[in-house]
Amino acid sequence: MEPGPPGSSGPAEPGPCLSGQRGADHAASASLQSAARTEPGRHSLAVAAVLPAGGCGERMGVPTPKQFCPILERPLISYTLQALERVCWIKDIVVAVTGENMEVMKSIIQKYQHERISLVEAGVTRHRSIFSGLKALAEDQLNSKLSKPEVVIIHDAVRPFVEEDVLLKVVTAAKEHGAAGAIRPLVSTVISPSADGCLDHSLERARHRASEMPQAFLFDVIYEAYQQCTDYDLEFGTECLQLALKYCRTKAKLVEGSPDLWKVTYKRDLYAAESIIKEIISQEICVVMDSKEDNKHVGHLLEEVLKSELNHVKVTSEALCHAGRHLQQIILDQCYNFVCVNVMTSDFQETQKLLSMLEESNLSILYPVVVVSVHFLDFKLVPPSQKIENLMHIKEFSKKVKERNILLYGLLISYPQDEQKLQESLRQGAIIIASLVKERNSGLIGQLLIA
Ligand SMILES: Nc1ccn([C@@H]2O[C@H](COP(=O)(O)OP(=O)(O)OP(=O)(O)O)[C@@H](O)[C@H]2O)c(=O)n1
Ligand SMILES: O=C(CO)[C@H](O)[C@H](O)COP(=O)(O)O
Repeated sequence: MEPGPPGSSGPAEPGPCLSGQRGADHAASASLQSAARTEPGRHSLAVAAVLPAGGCGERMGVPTPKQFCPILERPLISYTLQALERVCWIKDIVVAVTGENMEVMKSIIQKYQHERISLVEAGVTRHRSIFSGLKALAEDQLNSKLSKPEVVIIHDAVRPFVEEDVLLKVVTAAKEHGAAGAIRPLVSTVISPSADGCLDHSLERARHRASEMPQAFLFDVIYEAYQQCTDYDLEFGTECLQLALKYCRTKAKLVEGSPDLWKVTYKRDLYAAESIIKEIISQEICVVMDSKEDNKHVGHLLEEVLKSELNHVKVTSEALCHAGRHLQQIILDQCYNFVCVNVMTSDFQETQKLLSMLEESNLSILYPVVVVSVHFLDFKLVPPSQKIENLMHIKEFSKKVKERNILLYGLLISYPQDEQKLQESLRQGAIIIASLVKERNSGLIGQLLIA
């Protein structure tokens, strides 16, 4: 089999992958993509995915089903869809939702511009929801734009951090073995209680694994298994791999998954997911300045201090000139944090230019973009009170851009003549910027902070 074209293993649109490319198996990716290509005369491996999303999230203990709970104001399921649809070799994604939530789901698809999604009605149990998705993919469905895939991935809608490499591994293994699923080492030991509530026996932890998602199957295997299984299986079963074993004698290949594959189940899992997402989108900060010498000088000083204060963050700088071509590239490359440098001025001309560029791009559709409008003022020459009226305009700007998911904050940094004092205020400013970027607190937008 020929390898895929160079660079073809990069993420497809839209948006960055939350899970990134950590540890991606590029060789396998190239070979699967080659198999998945649909050039005439070439064998193509058709892969689809079914996402059960019809649960009510009882264990979460909130009225909204957990798949629709917001993380940074975007429903959890949208993150999972994004992780799957960026994998270009998955042709169709079938999502099972309850009739009650069908319209909500349609509006999520529209708002976040998800593609290749089909909706089916969920069942009263997870297995029934999955079966409903499989039926939609089976060939015998009338009026369906879907076609039967060779391999189908099954993935819970509430596991947003699924990486391309694990999808690839389960699909490749399913093609060979008929079924495959991701596993993780057990965190706790599994024990069996007896009827009187006492310990009957405990399992040897090292010999057992937790079954996670994604799983993948030859479509004919899993569809046959679901068609044959009993009402009891559909009502109480929790393991698709077991159905393939029981009804098709297909022994699933088990694939080691990453810790991020865990299922959002309890309220605390939403907080954990939010922290992971915030960390991923805070990896890069771009310092933007105009081409005036003074601005460039101060901008670069701030860039250096940010670099030394934030070891793990990539800090770059860019000018707002040349029709912003370089800056546009940075936006296209999905940098979600900008610091706009203004020296001895309280107007927002430069910041507004940057905001217009961001508004024109689609960058903030999926994640909130942070913009810190930094104003360097010599507080001895110009007391901040003199500039405050002008600076207060940030409130209106921030309100307006918040509608586009851009979080605008103001920061006054003291700009003394004394070099040592300047370094200290730059350091203070960098700490505030780091915290704004990390926290993405929408309650603080339009505020003027002072370093
Ligand atoms: N009738 C159901 C029940 C569950 N699911 C989906 O199966 C996945 C995993 O199930 P689980 O974590 O158990 O979700 P819930 O059933 O919603 O949660 P809980 O058990 O706490 O009620 C979720 O994406 C969930 O929406 C489904 O499609 N149809
Ligand atoms: O991990 C899984 C598969 O092996 C499933 O996500 C899990 O078993 C689903 O069960 P439930 O909906 O009861 O949590």
